[in-house]
Amino acid sequence: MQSVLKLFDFNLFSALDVLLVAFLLYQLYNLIRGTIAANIFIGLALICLLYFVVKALDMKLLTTILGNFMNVGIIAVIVVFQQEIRRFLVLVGRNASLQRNRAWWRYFLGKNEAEKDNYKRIKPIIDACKSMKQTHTGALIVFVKDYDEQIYQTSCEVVDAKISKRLIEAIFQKNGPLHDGAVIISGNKIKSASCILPLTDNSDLPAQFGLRHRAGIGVTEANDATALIVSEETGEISYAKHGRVKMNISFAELEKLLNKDF
Ligand SMILES: Nc1ncnc2c1ncn2[C@@H]1O[C@H](COP(=O)(O)OP(=O)(O)OP(=O)(O)O)[C@@H](O)[C@H]1O
Repeated sequence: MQSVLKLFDFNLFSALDVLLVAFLLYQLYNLIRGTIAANIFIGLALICLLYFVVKALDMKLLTTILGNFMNVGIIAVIVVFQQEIRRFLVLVGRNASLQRNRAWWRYFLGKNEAEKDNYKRIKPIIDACKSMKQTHTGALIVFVKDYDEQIYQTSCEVVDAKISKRLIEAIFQKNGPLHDGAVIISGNKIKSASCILPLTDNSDLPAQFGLRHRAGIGVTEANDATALIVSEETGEISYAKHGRVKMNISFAELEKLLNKDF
């Protein structure tokens, strides 16, 4: 009974504490929404909630069982969510870095200057997509802010070249030796080509999505990356981020998305 009363021993800092925890949980949920990890997260959250309820109600047996589970739970959480934790830490680190934070550049340079600068990088990619859409050339382009050689170089051909429309078209040309797999772009460079990416195991995707789309979605689930997919079958352009995909997007929309994410 005493612990029930303690629950109501509430002050301003307790409210702030609850609000901050809710905010953190919301951010975490946003990071993993639409991925398999979301279901695990909901399951763990329910077990935590149950633990606090049975503890407050002084139900000893259940408290002990769930308490033991919670003691090893933190290790389980680190193992299960290692990709998400990694992504979260990269996100925090990147946002703390003034040099890489475009919002700061926009503040100092003015929004228009920064956007004009970014448009120079994006234009060749959009132009290449326009022509690949017309010729029904399948393509998968992944954008990463922090290129992690350990992840991408093992299965890829290193390119390390300036972004250009003709180079992108040449890579994805059907008979070319590098057309299979994904191109990785980071900063101002095409870093690598012909990369084998992890496939998503999301079972709610449209039936027409084959390996190219599944690889494009998969890479955004496991890494801080976005992916652009040109369908060989239909010429349609899709865009994946955080494991979710927008289908059949227009070039104006693609420009907006790349401007925001790349
Ligand atoms: N794990 C992978 N990582 C990167 N690319 C892959 C991977 N698996 C397959 N691909 C690419 O996808 C191509 C096969 O695409 P598939 O036809 O299965 O995809 P799709 O999603 O139906 O796309 P499309 O509409 O272009 O046919 C392969 O030729 C290869 O280039």
